[in-house]
Amino acid sequence: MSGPLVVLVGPTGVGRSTVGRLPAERLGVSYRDTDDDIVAERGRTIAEIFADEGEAAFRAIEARAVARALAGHDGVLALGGGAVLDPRTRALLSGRPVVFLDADADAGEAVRRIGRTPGRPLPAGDPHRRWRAPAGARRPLRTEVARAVVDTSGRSPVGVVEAVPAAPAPRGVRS
Ligand SMILES: Nc1ncnc2c1ncn2[C@@H]1O[C@H](COP(=O)(O)OP(=O)(O)OP(=O)(O)O)[C@@H](O)[C@H]1O
Ligand SMILES: O=C(O)C1=C[C@@H](O)[C@@H](O)[C@H](O)C1
Ligand SMILES: [Mg+2]
Repeated sequence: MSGPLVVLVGPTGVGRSTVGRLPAERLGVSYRDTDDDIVAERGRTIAEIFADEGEAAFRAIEARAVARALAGHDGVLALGGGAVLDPRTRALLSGRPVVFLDADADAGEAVRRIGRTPGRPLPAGDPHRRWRAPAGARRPLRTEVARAVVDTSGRSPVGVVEAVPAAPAPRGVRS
């Protein structure tokens, strides 16, 4: 199957953009992020789309953006944090080299990371409600689509890249 060399999924703030750009540079392929595609396509920020059209509309836009990127990109692809919520997206990810970047369950590290980069529509406010709950609820969906799971806690971005298997292992194998 042609398509992205690696597809990164994970909760917001886990480091998909930071981590994804490193192998893209090293392998000389391009990095693509469906959140960026959506912003470019709509000419508005994700926060504006959420505020003006609502989450359901955003998810429909996102599902189309993911399908286009899977069909048209052969480098490193990062998906938005909620992309796995869509069952059509999960079906499209079947057979793809999906890597789930996970973070500590107590949300501490990822929430600290998010705090360093403001401007995200999710999560804002209480870290438990806005990060930990969706991260926990979405974990089974991410595990379902992933061929490899890498725990980013306590790892530098380079350390995370090094923990990603060269050819992502069969489903369920953890680093
Ligand atoms: N392994 C890491 N260790 C420490 N800090 C990290 C790590 N990975 C990323 N960061 C930092 O955490 C913040 C969030 O990273 P990044 O923007 O890559 O996350 P993301 O998953 O792409 O989030 P978003 O939901 O906004 O797309 C950034 O400030 C980044 O520099
Ligand atoms: O976790 C989420 O639901 C989101 C994560 C981001 O990547 C964006 O796609 C958007 O802010 C929604
Ligand atoms: Mg990102």
